[in-house]
Amino acid sequence: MIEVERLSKSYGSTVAIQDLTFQVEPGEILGLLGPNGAGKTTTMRILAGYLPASSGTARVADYEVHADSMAVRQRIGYLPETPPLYPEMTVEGFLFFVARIKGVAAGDRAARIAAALERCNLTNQRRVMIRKLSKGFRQRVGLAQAIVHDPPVIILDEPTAGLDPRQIIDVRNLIKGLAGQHTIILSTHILPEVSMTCDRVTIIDRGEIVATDTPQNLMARTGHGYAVEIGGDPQRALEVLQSVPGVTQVEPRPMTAPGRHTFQLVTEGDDPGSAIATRLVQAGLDLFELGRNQASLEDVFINLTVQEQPLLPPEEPPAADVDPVNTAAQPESTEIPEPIEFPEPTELSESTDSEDLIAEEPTADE
Ligand SMILES: Nc1ncnc2c1ncn2[C@@H]1O[C@H](COP(=O)(O)OP(=O)(O)OP(=O)(O)O)[C@@H](O)[C@H]1O
Repeated sequence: MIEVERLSKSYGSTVAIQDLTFQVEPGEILGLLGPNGAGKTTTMRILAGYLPASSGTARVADYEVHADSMAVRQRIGYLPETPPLYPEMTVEGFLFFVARIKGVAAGDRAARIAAALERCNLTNQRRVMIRKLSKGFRQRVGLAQAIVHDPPVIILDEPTAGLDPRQIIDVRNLIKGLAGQHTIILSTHILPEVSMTCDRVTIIDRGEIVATDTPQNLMARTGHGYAVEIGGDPQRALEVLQSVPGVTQVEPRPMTAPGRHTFQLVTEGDDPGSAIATRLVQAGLDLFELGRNQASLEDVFINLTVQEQPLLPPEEPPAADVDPVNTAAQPESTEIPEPIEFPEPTELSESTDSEDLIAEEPTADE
């Protein structure tokens, strides 16, 4: 459903992504995981058709994102990190507006909006003005606008950023509920996010892919082992453990209780857990505990990504035309203008009190 091949993008002399190649299968949720500045947003904006790549290709639903950008935009729902919302509209009014500009047929709009409201648990808030909603609810409105035209592909940039733990759970559940009927790619730098939400993870660091796999396989790949507690002769236990194929290291640990000896084992290849238990028992040793120590996704991430840059500024200042932090001063000459979908998106503000300014009420117009 999404095919990315040797995709690269540079901003002036800053290489944001380099030679990215990955695929997302229909109905799958792929997590793009990476530290700040890894190139996640750049990748997503290219996929969403809002930014041209410097080289390489990206196809969404069989359309090339740059050459067929209108066809691609009709087939994707894009939630940028800051959703473009109109605070003075009601939730429902805003969704009618979005449905209309996304080309949902007039006769289908009411049903599509009702479905999006339902899906995002917003039905009770449909007549509330967006500016009165909490951040979590606004994020749901952002998701609702991304799915209102029922796109096969959904692209979500840091969908849980800035939410409180309760809201994070709600949004995660919502995303999981969308999988299957939609193909989803989401970016995050939050590790639990990918293990809880995604089928597969692509880890990007400094613009390059360092690993792609299921969260489980990634954890298994980064080395694993066992902790074992044994009663009996510790020297004999050590010899038996060292003889098990796949056990590469055995480290005695302090005794946990009189007569009980613990060992930490490092293993490789096929899981030797069952062989460890069998050999110990066959040797007449008492096996009190055998537990797997698996690397956490955090270990994987730290192993795979390059360590943070030193906090001191570089001796050479960056070239005048490229600011390494995203600022308006940065060169954007090759960037496609922001979509016409949301003319003059307004930052959400809590201060306005013009409650009567409901920009659009849902109508069965056109
Ligand atoms: N418009 C721009 N002009 C110049 N450099 C940019 C621009 N946008 C991004 N960059 C640079 O490209 C690199 C990748 O940035 P990008 O925003 O894609 O990363 P990210 O993984 O989304 O980071 P974050 O998690 O902080 O949002 C960074 O070095 C960033 O400073």
